[in-house]
Amino acid sequence: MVENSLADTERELRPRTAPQIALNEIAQAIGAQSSRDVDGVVASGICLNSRAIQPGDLYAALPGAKRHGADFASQAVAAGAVAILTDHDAAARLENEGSLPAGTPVLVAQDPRYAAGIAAKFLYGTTPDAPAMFGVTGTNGKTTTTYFLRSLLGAMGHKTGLIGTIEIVADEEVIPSVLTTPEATQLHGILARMRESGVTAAAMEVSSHAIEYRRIEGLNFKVAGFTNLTQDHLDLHGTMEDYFATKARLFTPEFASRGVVLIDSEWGERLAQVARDAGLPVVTLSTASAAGAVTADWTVTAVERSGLGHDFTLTHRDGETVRAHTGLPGDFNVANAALALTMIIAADVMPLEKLQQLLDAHDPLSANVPGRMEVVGHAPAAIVDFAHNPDAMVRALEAVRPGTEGRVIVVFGATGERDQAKRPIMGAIAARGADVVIITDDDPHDEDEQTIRTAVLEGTTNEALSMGAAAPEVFEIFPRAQAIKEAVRLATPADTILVAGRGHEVWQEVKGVNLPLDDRVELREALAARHDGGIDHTSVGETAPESPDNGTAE
Ligand SMILES: CC(=O)N[C@H]1[C@@H](OP(=O)(O)OP(=O)(O)OC[C@H]2O[C@@H](n3ccc(=O)[nH]c3=O)[C@H](O)[C@@H]2O)O[C@H](CO)[C@@H](O)[C@@H]1O[C@H](C)C(=O)N[C@@H](C)C(=O)N[C@H](CCC(=O)O)C(=O)O
Ligand SMILES: Nc1ncnc2c1ncn2[C@@H]1O[C@H](COP(=O)(O)OP(=O)(O)OP(=O)(O)O)[C@@H](O)[C@H]1O
Repeated sequence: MVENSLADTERELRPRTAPQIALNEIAQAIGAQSSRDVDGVVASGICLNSRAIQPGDLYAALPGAKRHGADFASQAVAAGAVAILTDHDAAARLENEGSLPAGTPVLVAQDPRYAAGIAAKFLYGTTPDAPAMFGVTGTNGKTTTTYFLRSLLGAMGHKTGLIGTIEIVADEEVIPSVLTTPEATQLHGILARMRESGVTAAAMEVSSHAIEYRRIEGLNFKVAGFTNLTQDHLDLHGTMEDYFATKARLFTPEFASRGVVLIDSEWGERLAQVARDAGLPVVTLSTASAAGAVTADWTVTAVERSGLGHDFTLTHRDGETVRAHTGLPGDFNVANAALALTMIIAADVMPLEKLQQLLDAHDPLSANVPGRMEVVGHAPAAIVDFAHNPDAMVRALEAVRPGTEGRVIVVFGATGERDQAKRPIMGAIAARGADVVIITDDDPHDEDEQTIRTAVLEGTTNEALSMGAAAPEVFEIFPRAQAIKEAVRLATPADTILVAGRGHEVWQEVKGVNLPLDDRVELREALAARHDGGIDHTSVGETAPESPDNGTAE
């Protein structure tokens, strides 16, 4: 079952017409040595997972954190791989073990992870401008900014592509997404598929995992954009310095032709400098809220609330201006919209006057972004957002406060296994930003749910203790669907419910099992039940959650 689905997924990330490339040409392109004569051997794809191999593939057997891909080389060959690409040690081991069918060619590269990306580039024929690539990195805002970019590119007349957390889109075709940034071998395949569909420009999220695991090898972005850097993924990077250094690798001429850096934070200022030092042309951007001593190339000015979103002006240091609007709630969406717009301006493909006409005519920066400040209901206002790290949590809570006459009720949890340090921090942020805090489960993965909730709860209760009368009410309620129901039950029409952390996600992973769970569906159903009259309007404080499973802590 799993084998099938992985192979099926892999097929969707390839061109419909497979290339036929001589293995010795690939070996030459990556500077690999071959264990035997490969004349006449042809590869039609490349894959780094034995379980996703398509017949005719070159299997890239990579050293991993848990296993070495060479352990699965014979499975890959059994599935149809025509050759193996790996490192010296693994190649020697395979030779000694004699586990491969006689005659299977093994290409040997010093760094097979790097070589796999370059081989994929060669095999699928990736070139820098077909499609023109706009890459976005940063802790938060990547998905939103890429949706804005795609919308802008579409308004400009491009056939567009999108690669990111929610989905991969090649013109009209939508392919489900597994990773935020797919593997290098898949990325080059996706770009080939986009070319088949006539896609001329694409927006792509670049996660820090992708940079660390060399998934962007062989790509060159027309423009790379940076949103921000705040605490997340320290399980992978160890320190913020390392996290920063990883992000900075995207902003070098190897991977980009130009960078647009939001310099609202010190990390942004540093990145602009580091990128320039690396020889990359950099355009800087700052939002009005953080206007300080630094003068950016473009500054966001005249920000005004407009419906749920904002109107704003982008002003160049030379005085040129562009007026824009985003319909998405939250100051941070002004930053995301301004970044997308500045990336288009930096690409230097359209006069500002023409761009202004497109902005006025199409409102491209109001594109719907699934699970990002997605408004699911009114009175009480009910919003689902993907905020799942400290900074995003602060921003999401700040975004809902101004429009809320009553109380802000937040429902959230923390993911299992990943960055554990952020749990109490997010708990404390919720205490400061909400009037009612409901702590529940996110994706526990293999970890004990209670342990995760306790860590979050500790942050909330400790913070609440120091807040005196301003302390929020705090509940621990699970499972998540029940927590959402309780939030709706507790809310008055003047309140806002923010369900944070899972956004567009439709599965909750509990100990290897994917349980169907969509916050938007749960919230809509709970609101519908309430509007049907099935709701108890008992005021907060007079009631405790009903489920016998649920604890309450204040
Ligand atoms: C932590 C992380 O990113 N790990 C990546 C890393 O895995 P690893 O080094 O542990 O690999 P391993 O399990 O030891 O296996 C070694 C090799 O054997 C291969 N293998 C393994 C088993 C098998 O049966 N057959 C087989 O061929 C694997 O494909 C791999 O190439 O290298 C693998 C490919 O070589 C990646 O697939 C894997 O990403 C996994 C799938 C993953 O879940 N990554 C997530 C955390 C991720 O990348 N997330 C970011 C977004 C993060 C965010 O913003 O929240 C993303 O871009 O999606
Ligand atoms: N520019 C921003 N600054 C801070 N927080 C933001 C910003 N943009 C969005 N957010 C918050 O972060 C959440 C995730 O936004 P988005 O999906 O656009 O970012 P992302 O970088 O793609 O996140 P991830 O990599 O975790 O998928 C949003 O739901 C919102 O709460």
